[in-house]
Amino acid sequence: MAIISRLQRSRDSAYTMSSVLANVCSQCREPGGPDKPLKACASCKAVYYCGKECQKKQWKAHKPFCREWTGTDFHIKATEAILRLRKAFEDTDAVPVDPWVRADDPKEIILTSLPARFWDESLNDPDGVVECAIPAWMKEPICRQPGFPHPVPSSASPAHELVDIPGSGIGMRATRPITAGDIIYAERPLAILPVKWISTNVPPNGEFATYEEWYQYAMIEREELLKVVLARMAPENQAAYRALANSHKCDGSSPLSGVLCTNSYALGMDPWFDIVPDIAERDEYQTTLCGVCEELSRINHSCGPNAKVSFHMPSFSFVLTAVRDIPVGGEITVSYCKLTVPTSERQKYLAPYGFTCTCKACSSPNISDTRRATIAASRQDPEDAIRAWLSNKKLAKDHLIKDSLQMMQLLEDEGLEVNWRYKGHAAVLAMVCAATGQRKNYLQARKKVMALSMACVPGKGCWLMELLPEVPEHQEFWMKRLHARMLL
Ligand SMILES: C[S@@+](CC[C@H](N)C(=O)[O-])C[C@H]1O[C@@H](n2cnc3c(N)ncnc32)[C@H](O)[C@@H]1O
Repeated sequence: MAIISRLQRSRDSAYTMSSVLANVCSQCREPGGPDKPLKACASCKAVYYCGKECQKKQWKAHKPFCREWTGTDFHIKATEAILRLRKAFEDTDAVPVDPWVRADDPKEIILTSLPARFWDESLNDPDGVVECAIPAWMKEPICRQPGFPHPVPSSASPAHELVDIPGSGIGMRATRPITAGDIIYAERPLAILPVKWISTNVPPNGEFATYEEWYQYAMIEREELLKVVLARMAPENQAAYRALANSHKCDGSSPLSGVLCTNSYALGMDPWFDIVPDIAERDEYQTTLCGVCEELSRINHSCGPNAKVSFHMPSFSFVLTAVRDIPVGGEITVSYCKLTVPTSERQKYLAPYGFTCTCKACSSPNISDTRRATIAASRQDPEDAIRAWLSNKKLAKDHLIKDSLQMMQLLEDEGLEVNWRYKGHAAVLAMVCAATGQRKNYLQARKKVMALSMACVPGKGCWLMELLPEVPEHQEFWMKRLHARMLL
């Protein structure tokens, strides 16, 4: 795989909150929120609109659907798919407690507890059990990992607390100085589910159904699915799920879906590569998953986040890692949205979360937008850049160093150490040090790449580490441009 596409893949996971689809106006598709609550169709109560105008526009398409459903208990109607899952739950009397649905179709969603849950609770994994609604095929590669489940990684010493943060509800704060690359906290999620629920059933008005009606139908199914997933949880975990924030109270989302939309983290692709190396090419990989956590879901957003949440497959847990140093008492933040787009676009993405971001970047959009546009326009493949520099003696000796240091400074000014470009430039510096035989500087730059790459793939580091062996002499470009010595 080309390096740039690997870098971009890492970039995709730079924002960690999952964009689980929230409810939108059936006509204009704009999401609702506290300032603009959506209202259900008074007759069928199955679709939502932001106002009378949108409702009028859609009436012709909606009419047959509306007639069919008026007077029926639309919201609690369980569809076939959910009934199957519910039955599997009721039939359970096996030990361990795992209503394994023998799915004919590997893509079929099954309910399962990972690691396995036992009737005798004392046998359960001490780090907790995750209630999962996942495609059938995924269970085997997860459970076949050697030594599964590994213990949940832990911080060197307790590093966080949950506290009230004025203006943003509960949030997380550092209780000791934290260094970039440190694990702050890790946790098995309460539940893991598909980001999108694709309805397996046809809405009652079949071929006449609009996209929005299909969508609403799928949302109702998802709520039913969540009810079953919650019913399988230990009572304290159910209570923890229900206690989480819900920013989707006014948009027609059902309560459990609202909590999912507000609090879930995407698992992303990276954790799968070790256990299913060809996952990107596999037809079954159609379902992206997200998880909701008791503590990690309490972390607030910043457009210059100081931490990142990633999924660690061997322990089946989400791991929170610092991407820059955090002082005692500093709020720990992650990003809920793409960060290199302009402020107005970020605010639009954040609107369904029910707040207006007031971080440093959002407070001075003129300065920040220009810098972020420069960052977004830059693309650098570290290995290609080094090769070009090594093969072209006309390029100044400090050509790459200047460029990378400048870009890293820009990223630091914007609080974007979490961006894939930052570790890419740190890797360029490390490779220049190797090429010029600077052992100590190589190890220092490598340490920086390692810290950031651990935030992407906890415990192991991302693919960039393959370019930077621990022993400087083993680096591919070691001593290849000796006369550029001592530039750093
Ligand atoms: C995932 S929850 C975070 C925990 C939440 N603060 C709580 O009390 O449980 C997301 C919600 O937190 C609040 N929030 C997150 N980041 C915020 C920020 N930067 N400013 C204001 N509110 C924020 C919003 O209400 C949002 O819907």
